[in-house]
Amino acid sequence: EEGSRIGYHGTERDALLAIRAEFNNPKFLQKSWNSLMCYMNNTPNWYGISCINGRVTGLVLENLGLTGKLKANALANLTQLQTLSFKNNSISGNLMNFSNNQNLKNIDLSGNSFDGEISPSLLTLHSLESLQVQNNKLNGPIPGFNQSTLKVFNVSNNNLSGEIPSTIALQKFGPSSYLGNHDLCGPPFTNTTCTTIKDNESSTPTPSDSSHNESSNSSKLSMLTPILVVINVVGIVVLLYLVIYYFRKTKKLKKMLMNKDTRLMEVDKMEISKTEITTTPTETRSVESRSLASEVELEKGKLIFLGSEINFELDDLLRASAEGLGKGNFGNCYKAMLVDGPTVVVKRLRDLKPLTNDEFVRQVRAIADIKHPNLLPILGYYHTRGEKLLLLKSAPNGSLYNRIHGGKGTRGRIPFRWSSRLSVARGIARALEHLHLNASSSQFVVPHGNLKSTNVLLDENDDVRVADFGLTSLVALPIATQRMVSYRSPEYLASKKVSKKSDIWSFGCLLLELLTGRISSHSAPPGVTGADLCSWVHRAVREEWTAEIFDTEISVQRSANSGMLKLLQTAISCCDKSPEKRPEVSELLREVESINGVVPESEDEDDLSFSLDQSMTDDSLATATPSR
Ligand SMILES: Nc1ncnc2c1ncn2[C@@H]1O[C@H](COP(=O)(O)OP(=O)(O)OP(=O)(O)O)[C@@H](O)[C@H]1O
Repeated sequence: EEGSRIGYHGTERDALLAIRAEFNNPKFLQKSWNSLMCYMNNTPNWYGISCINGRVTGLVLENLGLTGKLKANALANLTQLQTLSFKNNSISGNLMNFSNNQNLKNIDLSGNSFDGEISPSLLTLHSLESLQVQNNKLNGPIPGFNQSTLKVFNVSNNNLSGEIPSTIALQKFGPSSYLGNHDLCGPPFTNTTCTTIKDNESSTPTPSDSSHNESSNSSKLSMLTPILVVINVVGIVVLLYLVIYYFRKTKKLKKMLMNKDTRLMEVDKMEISKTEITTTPTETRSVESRSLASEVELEKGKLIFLGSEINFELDDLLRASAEGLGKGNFGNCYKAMLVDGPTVVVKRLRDLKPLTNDEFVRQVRAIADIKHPNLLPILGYYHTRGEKLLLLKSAPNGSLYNRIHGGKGTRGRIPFRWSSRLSVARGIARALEHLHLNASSSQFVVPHGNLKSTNVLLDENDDVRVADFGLTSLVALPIATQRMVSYRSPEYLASKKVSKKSDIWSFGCLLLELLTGRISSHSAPPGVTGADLCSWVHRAVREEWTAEIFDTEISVQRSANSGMLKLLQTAISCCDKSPEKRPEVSELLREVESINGVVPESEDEDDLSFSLDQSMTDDSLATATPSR
């Protein structure tokens, strides 16, 4: 009641403010958590908060660098909470008490410094679907979770100990949910048992602990011999099962990928190496060690998901209906629509560096760790020796290339107006800024190297999602130099060097494509001629035919012409032949953000959508000469 009247629930507001007060550095929240909390019942006004009917149902504060400890009863008054995430901060102290949060479905506290035990109050949450507490400092045993609702469970990389409870709910999860806890034992780690721990009630020996005195060791060894024999036999049976299972899966996947889009497949015949099916004993031996290598080995042939939002099995993917999206330079993309499930994009990679599976996984994870609202998330991956797939979020509104050029000259085309183009330019600049500044510590992702309109995707809200970042670290260099945009930059042609400034150059070309509506040679599909827009625009400006430069869909919006000219200047400065003269990304972003995107509605209504004056294959542009 209180909620519907004033737009929020007073006790809940106080609870959130109390949580904020526990953080040492809530500067960001101080700005955002002000005034009405759940305005008009539903609209969340506060960062990270979602509301239904004035009640808080979501509290999601991720990647904010928050530090501090939360009180055990911090969540006690948020009784309608369904989703809680403090992922990737530096919050410490014990976990909170969850017994009042009976509506909680998703909990993600991963990537913090929580210590102490996994709170038994979590056992009382009957709707719990996802619990992620990996990468913390939790200790003690894993409580006996047995909620049948549980679909995602990850406690890896903590200091947990003891036997993994043999509840039905927990046995569903594979080793990757538990890895990186040195004192955990029992299934699903087939090669470790809890025998040593049970035998040795006193201290806390590890399954592989070898620091006992020798006499007791030898007597135990004789006791253990029959057990070891049994384990060996079980191991061989499991191995055989895995080989058969693996063989079936690989064949199925091959069948699906060969059948779904025959047109694409004819061009790109896959060779799943038969050798990989006969897994050698040396490969399986590494299962014992808990290193990344063993984790990677266990992941082989399985779909591995990197976040909590989406999770399904290889079988589900194989059953999904698939549609070819196009043949890229580094593999083909398919849209897979899962039965009663999400739609994802599968990218089959080819022409990769000769990476071991280990290296591949390490690099993919590093790439996937780079997150930003304007970058396309990597949902997961799949690898065998012969096949490497990336699972990507699907961008329902397609690529920027299609938005600019698709349906040109037809009645069905929806004009792509100035304000939308400008917000796309902003989105790309923000993504680039994140890659260049925030992700620059990761050698795997910087520079982007392949910025072009087919790699700029639009999500369901038409927000920009830049894709393909980090591919540079996976693709073989000779292939990259032939096919990636950065390697066409003036500096690469002159001195065989690319840098972040090469991305700025690519961004300049991309802005020109956006402003002129002309096809750039960087993104022209086979059979379509594109232009070297940077060279073309220099000439166009020199010869003062500025008015002809802009796409007619925007040039008719006269009140915005000055903004267009400003963006054109920015684009030209990015295109400068010498990298040092090009702006840095932050300056670029400032410029793009300062341009006005507002246009009176009457101008948007002008019916100028049916213009045939720019054909899809303008040959005159290909030779970098103006078409007049
Ligand atoms: N997640 C996605 N959602 C929607 N469309 C996508 C997605 N990923 C790729 N596409 C589209 O699929 C097509 C093929 O993409 P792909 O990345 O393989 O090739 P490309 O972008 O043309 O070239 P390159 O391999 O050099 O990046 C492109 O038209 C791209 O816009």
